[in-house]
Amino acid sequence: MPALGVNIDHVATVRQARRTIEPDPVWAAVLAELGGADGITLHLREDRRHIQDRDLQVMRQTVQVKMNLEMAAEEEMTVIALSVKPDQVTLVPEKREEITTEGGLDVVANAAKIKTCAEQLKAAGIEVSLFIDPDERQIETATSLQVDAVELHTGRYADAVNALAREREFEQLVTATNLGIDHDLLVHMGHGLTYRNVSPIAEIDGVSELNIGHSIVARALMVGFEEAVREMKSLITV
Ligand SMILES: CC(=O)[C@@H](O)[C@H](O)COP(=O)(O)O
Ligand SMILES: NCC(=O)COP(=O)(O)O
Repeated sequence: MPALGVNIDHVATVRQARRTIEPDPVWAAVLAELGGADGITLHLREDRRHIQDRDLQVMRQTVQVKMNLEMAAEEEMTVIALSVKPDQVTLVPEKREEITTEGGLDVVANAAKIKTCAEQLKAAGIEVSLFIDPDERQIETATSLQVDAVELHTGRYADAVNALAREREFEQLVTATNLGIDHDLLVHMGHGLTYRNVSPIAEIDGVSELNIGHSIVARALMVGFEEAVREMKSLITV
C-alpha cells in the first residue's frame, strides 16, 4: 500500500490569483494531515507562480508528516533547501512557459549538474528523489547518481486517449517500477493521478509513495480538503 503525499501547490494557485493571503496552503497541509496524508509535497518554482518562500518556511515549522520539496536542480533552490531542510527533495524539470510539469527530468543529459545538487542535499541528511519518465536509461543513470528514490511520471498514463494507450503506459510503469526496485531505488509515482485513474497505480507492487495534488484540490473545492484527502487515501489503501 503506497503512502499518500498530498501536493498543495494549487491551493496557492487560488491565493495567487488575487495576490492575497487566502486560501493559505499551510491550512491545507494541516487538513491534509487530519485527512490521513502521509506526506506534504510542495513545489517552489523558480517563477514562484504558486508556492512562496514564506509557505515553505512556515510549513517546515508546522508539517508533522514527511515534507517533500519539489525544486529545480539550480543553485538558488539548493541553497534554500539546505537552509529549510525538508525531509525529501524531489528534483523536477521546469520551463517558464509550461502550464505544468511536461515531462521527467533528463537525468542522462544533466547527470553532472544533478549529481552535484544531490550530493549537497544528501550530505545535509535530505533524501533525494528524481522525477523521471518511466525510461530504462533514466533509471540506470539515476542509480549511478546514488539517489534514494525515483518518482515515475504518470502523465502519459493519465492523459492516455483510449484504454489501449492507457494499458500500454501502465505496463511501462510496471516495468520501470520493477527495474527501479532491482536497482534498490524507492519507487514513487505522480502527476495527473485522479480519483478515477489512481486505483490500478496504487495496486502496482513495490510503489512506496504516490504524490497527488491537482485532483485533490479540485475535489476539495467541492467537499473540503480533509474529506478530499480522506477519500483519496481510502482509494489507494488496497
Ligand atoms: C512534478 C509534478 O508533476 C508536480 O508535482 C509539479 O508540482 C507540477 O507543477 P505544478 O504544481 O506547477 O502544476
Ligand atoms: N509529483 C506529482 C505531484 O506532486 C502532484 O502532481 P499533480 O497530482 O498535481 O498532477
